[in-house]
Amino acid sequence: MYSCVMELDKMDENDWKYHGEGNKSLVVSHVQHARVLRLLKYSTEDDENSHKTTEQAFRHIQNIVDYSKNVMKPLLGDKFVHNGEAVKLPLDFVRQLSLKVQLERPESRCDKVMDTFSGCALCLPNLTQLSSCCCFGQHRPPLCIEIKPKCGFLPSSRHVTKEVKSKVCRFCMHQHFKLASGKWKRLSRYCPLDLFSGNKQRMYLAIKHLIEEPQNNFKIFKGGECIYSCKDDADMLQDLDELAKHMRPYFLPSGSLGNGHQSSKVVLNELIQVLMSALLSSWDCPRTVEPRKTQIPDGRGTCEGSILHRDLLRNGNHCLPKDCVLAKILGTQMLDNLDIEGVNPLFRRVEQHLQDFPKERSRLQIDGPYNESFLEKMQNCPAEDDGSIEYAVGKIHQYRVAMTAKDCSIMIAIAPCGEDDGLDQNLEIRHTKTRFSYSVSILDLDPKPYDSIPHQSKLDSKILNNYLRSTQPNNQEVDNMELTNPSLFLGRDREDCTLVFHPV
Ligand SMILES: O=P(O)(O)O[C@@H]1[C@@H](OP(=O)(O)O)[C@H](OP(=O)(O)O)[C@H](O)[C@H](OP(=O)(O)O)[C@H]1OP(=O)(O)O
Ligand SMILES: Nc1ncnc2c1ncn2[C@@H]1O[C@H](COP(=O)(O)OP(=O)(O)OP(=O)(O)O)[C@@H](O)[C@H]1O
Repeated sequence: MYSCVMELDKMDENDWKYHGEGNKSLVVSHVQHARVLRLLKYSTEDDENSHKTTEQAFRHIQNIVDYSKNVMKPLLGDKFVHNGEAVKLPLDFVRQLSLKVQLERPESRCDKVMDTFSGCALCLPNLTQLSSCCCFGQHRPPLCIEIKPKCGFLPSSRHVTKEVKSKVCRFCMHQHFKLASGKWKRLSRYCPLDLFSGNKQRMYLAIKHLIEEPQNNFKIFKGGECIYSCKDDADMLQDLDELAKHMRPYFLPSGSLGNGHQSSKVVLNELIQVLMSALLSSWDCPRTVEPRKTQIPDGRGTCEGSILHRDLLRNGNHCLPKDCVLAKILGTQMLDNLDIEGVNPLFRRVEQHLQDFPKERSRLQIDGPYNESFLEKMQNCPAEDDGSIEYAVGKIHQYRVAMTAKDCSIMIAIAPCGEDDGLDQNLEIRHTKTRFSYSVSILDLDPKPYDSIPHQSKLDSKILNNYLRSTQPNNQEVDNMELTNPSLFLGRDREDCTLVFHPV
């Protein structure tokens, strides 16, 4: 599908530019067409991957496509998921591309190198762009906001051994571990439970906290170029006035409030309101029908690590419109209902079984194929542990799918449009006087490897132990949070927010 658009035999590295990267892949975007190529990366010490043949690498990427298409799409919804296509590229092109992008790569990601041996890649639509039919008549480049929301609920599994895990969410605890290990220099005040709460005040503050300290959870693109993200130099605070300058023509086109700090607040407030509308919109429901709601069970939707005022947390109604992107992601994350502490013993059961019956690995689809039968195994897993291998494997499949949903990102592309643009009603946000067309997508839906479960278990203990140590009374780290993370555009600390909500 995409390959014909690209003419694979005429690939030229000058048609592509560096777009971004994560831990496992590097992405380049086409300078004219709304396409990206996602190339795999591997650690230079990782012998196994550097020696992958073209066929193995192609199979690996095809597995990602199959998993997105046959497993994640049915769970998250057709509208949000673009599975893309595995392609084989000329090796010369890939080598030239690798040299071209090297200078643009952030130092913190250079512990891995791009795969220049296999020539395989994943071709996807460029989700920072809106499809041309949605941009008709608008004169400004589209904006795209990327949010990596992480896990939005507290575990309630009876396997959880430490009480704190049912009070403080994994993201908030992990922040302390990341600070201690030097990954970040400041704690983020973002709490995923606030974003997923469906309560507009809590969601507003969650997004505000993402803007203040984006880490790897928040980016903004304008016309496909990343204009706002965490800098490699983590000492620097984000320049919110600079961000507001970019946003002003979209949200305050008349410029009535001038360019001061006050107007920056107004502009960023508008941006947050539009993002909330996109995150809460129910795509499958006709506008006239009151959408059904997704309710987070009591006690699983508020985190004691969140800095929000207790009253706000207590009174926040925990409801998400049923088919909105957040409800879809949260529902999939909640397939993990045993927690890693419940999954780890099942992993050992499966390992023992595979030692005794190695040929079972394929029947149980431990490493795929990710087809309908994989989805069925996951969905038809017995509700109670009957001691069977089917139960253990079904639970592990569910856990891995939930892990993917806990690590995915949401892309919200928006562009102002005129009254006469004749848009599909579902793709429109009316905010104050401006009308925006928008699209919402979910990316990074790769399968998480079966054999990463022991690692997950160790990491869970490390995060927990570090959190308990660092939050003991008189501990310096708690004080550091206050010093290193001033609130930048509302009040400080436990926030009492007075917001004006516009009807949307
Ligand atoms: O384990 P977590 O929660 O730290 O998530 C990892 C992410 O770290 P984060 O905490 O979001 O900064 C991590 O992101 P960064 O490299 O830190 O940007 C990856 O997304 C990693 O996934 P994978 O192993 O590359 O498939 C993620 O690992 P998985 O656990 O999802 O496999
Ligand atoms: N289809 C796309 N369109 C536009 N940008 C994209 C697309 N896919 C990825 N990107 C950009 O490239 C970045 C890296 O991609 P991705 O998150 O898939 O990498 P990863 O290595 O799998 O990440 P992780 O660290 O979470 O494992 C994303 O954060 C996003 O900004």
